[in-house]
Amino acid sequence: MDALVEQRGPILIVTMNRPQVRNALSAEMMAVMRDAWDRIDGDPAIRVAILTGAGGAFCAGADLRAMTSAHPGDSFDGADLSRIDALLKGRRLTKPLIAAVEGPAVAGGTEILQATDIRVAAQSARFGVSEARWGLFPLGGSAVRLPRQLPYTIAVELLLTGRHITAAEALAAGLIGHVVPDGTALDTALEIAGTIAANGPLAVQAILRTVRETEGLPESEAFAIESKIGMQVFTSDDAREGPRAFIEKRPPEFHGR
Ligand SMILES: C[C@H](/C=C/C(=O)SCCNC(=O)CCNC(=O)[C@H](O)C(C)(C)COP(=O)(O)OP(=O)(O)OC[C@H]1O[C@@H](n2cnc3c(N)ncnc32)[C@H](O)[C@@H]1OP(=O)(O)O)[C@H]1CC[C@H]2[C@@H]3CCC4=CC(=O)CC[C@]4(C)[C@H]3CC[C@]12C
Repeated sequence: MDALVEQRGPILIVTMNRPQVRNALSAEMMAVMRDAWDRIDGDPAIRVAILTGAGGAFCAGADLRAMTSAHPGDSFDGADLSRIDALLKGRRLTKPLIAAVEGPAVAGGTEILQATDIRVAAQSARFGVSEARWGLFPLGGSAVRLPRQLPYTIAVELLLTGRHITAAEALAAGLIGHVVPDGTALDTALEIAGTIAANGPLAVQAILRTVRETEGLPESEAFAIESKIGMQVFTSDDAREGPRAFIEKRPPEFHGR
């Protein structure tokens, strides 16, 4: 399979699996990813997701070899590419998504990275939005999202030059949050996922929903949304279980209600 899906308790791991081409995207891979996103959003037992790649790579973007025989541009007639589920463009998960990056995460690889919430990269990882190098356009959303996630001049330089940057440069720019020794990105992502999965699922999902739904809004509009979402969490059984567990000096048992 061009992508693998593995559940470890409350954590779902999605692995892009075409290592022979640095996990360049295929139609099959994107279909498995799209189904995995639906599974994550639909299953209350899944509290956190991780996206990673096989064979010491994250993702090399669109398959340039496939593009030479079947160019996406030939099938754009009437297509609406404002939403591409597989790349989480125009769609965000309701649960936290952690990226565990080893090796290259370039072009479509850096594009889908921008749809993740927490990002762990091995020290040899590389990033970049290479599409312009090949006369293509970063249709995975980077021309919109990257300037919202990075300082303007850094985002635009990466978009226009297509140059690759190291994990250290990506950390300094704020594209990723962690740089770890090669081969340990998934282990670190699993540790972070375990911490989040032990927290109140309603609180975690409400915080994520608030961050997404209030982005770019004036404070007064944003707080109107935030307060409604937040108050729902406070009326839950979990919101009573947490303080009780603290006083009784035991780990909380959250049931998402
Ligand atoms: C717009 C969206 C994204 C577009 C793109 O991503 S364009 C692709 C840009 N990719 C690159 O520039 C990376 C190229 N690769 C490299 O730079 C290097 O390989 C590396 C840095 C990744 C690794 O270097 P390395 O030295 O370790 O390894 P190498 O020796 O170079 O490579 C090893 C081996 O792998 C092969 N390889 C590497 N990368 C690729 C690649 N990208 N493609 C193919 N093969 C690759 C290399 O040749 C070597 O092989 P070997 O045989 O050993 O020589 C688009 C993303 C998805 C699109 C949507 C898809 C679905 C749709 C379908 C439609 O019909 C409508 C449109 C659409 C929605 C479509 C829209 C556009 C996208 C969103």
